[in-house]
Amino acid sequence: MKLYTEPELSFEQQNKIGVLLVNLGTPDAPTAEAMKPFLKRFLSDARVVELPKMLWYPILYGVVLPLRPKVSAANYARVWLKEGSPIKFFTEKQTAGVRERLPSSLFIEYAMTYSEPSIAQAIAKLKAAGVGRLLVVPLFPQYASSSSGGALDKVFKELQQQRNQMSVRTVSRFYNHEGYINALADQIHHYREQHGMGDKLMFSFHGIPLKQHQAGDSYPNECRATAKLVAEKLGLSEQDYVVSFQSRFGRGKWIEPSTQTLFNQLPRQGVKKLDVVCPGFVSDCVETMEEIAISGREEFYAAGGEVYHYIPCLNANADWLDALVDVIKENLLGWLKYDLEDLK
Ligand SMILES: C=CC1=C(C)c2cc3[nH]c(cc4nc(cc5[nH]c(cc1n2)c(C)c5CCC(=O)O)C(CCC(=O)O)=C4C)c(C)c3C=C
Ligand SMILES: [Fe+2]
Ligand SMILES: [Fe+2]
Repeated sequence: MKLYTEPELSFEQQNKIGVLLVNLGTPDAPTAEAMKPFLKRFLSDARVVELPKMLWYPILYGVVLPLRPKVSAANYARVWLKEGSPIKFFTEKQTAGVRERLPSSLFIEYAMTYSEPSIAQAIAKLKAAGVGRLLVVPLFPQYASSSSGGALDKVFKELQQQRNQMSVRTVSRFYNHEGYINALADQIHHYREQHGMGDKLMFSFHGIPLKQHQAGDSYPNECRATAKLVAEKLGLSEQDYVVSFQSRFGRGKWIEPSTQTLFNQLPRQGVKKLDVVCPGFVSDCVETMEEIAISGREEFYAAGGEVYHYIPCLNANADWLDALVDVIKENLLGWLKYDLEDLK
């Protein structure tokens, strides 16, 4: 791997701090043509699909890439905003909110693991601004080797090529951070105050392949821990809520219970009114807006459900942005010239 040519690092630059927020990525348009390169990048990552390349590539190039872009594009088209992809729209708002809350001496950027602005582009921008210390915050509260791990790999790949390597800190997880839990609990509470309360609250998280969990990925435990903390904050008992996993991909087994299976089972078990929240996504995206808010509702009603409420993600919620800033400040301790109080 060739090292980058860079300007010499000044003493002042060694201490300049940058913060990089990272989310998964998204196509540039809700079309099959735009879906294809995004899916190709995403699904070629060995952290996402762990099958040997000899086995996986014929399936990826022979079946998935010829067929899936059209189906996925239709899902994206149902939720596309006039400003563009929802996940990008909300990540930009979050970046602006974090910038507003922190002194201008800190450089804040965002990047997407599998689309633009890429991690390489964002780090190049921070480097050009003279940043020598980098804090990376993947916007995945619960660590999964596929999501957070995939993002951090891309950061380290840049480091491998830097001549003057930045000092780097990473935030692997914040699933139990008090500010995040409180923001979620308040979001749910206010929604239910305005729209009424269902018989059950479903916490639906993105799933992962069962094999990844069996190989040591503790993601589902962190998801359940988040749900338990939020439920406690809301004063819910164990019967009042359920944790499930959505967005299954491929033929292998995924962690259970599946959100889609529960949409079918719950009405038969007497749950006619369901509230659904997706705390593993800090931004609404196709997986929440289409799969849960639209298709999920249809599935629940088809199975005999009567009232269905989708509670939006934290998006640009002010309490959540305060919490995110707390996560950042806590992880900058020791790097800051002044202590936390001076930054408020
Ligand atoms: C919240 C964390 C996420 C984990 C963990 C995750 C794992 C994972 N995902 C796939 C396959 C797909 N995911 C897709 C979209 C998508 N996934 C996440 C988050 C996690 N994925 C988000 C935020 C999004 C939405 C992006 C957007 O543009 O709105 C897609 C693409 C859409 C589709 O075709 O259905 C696929 C495919 C796997 C295989 C996996 C774990 C191994
Ligand atoms: Fe995904
Ligand atoms: Fe999906």
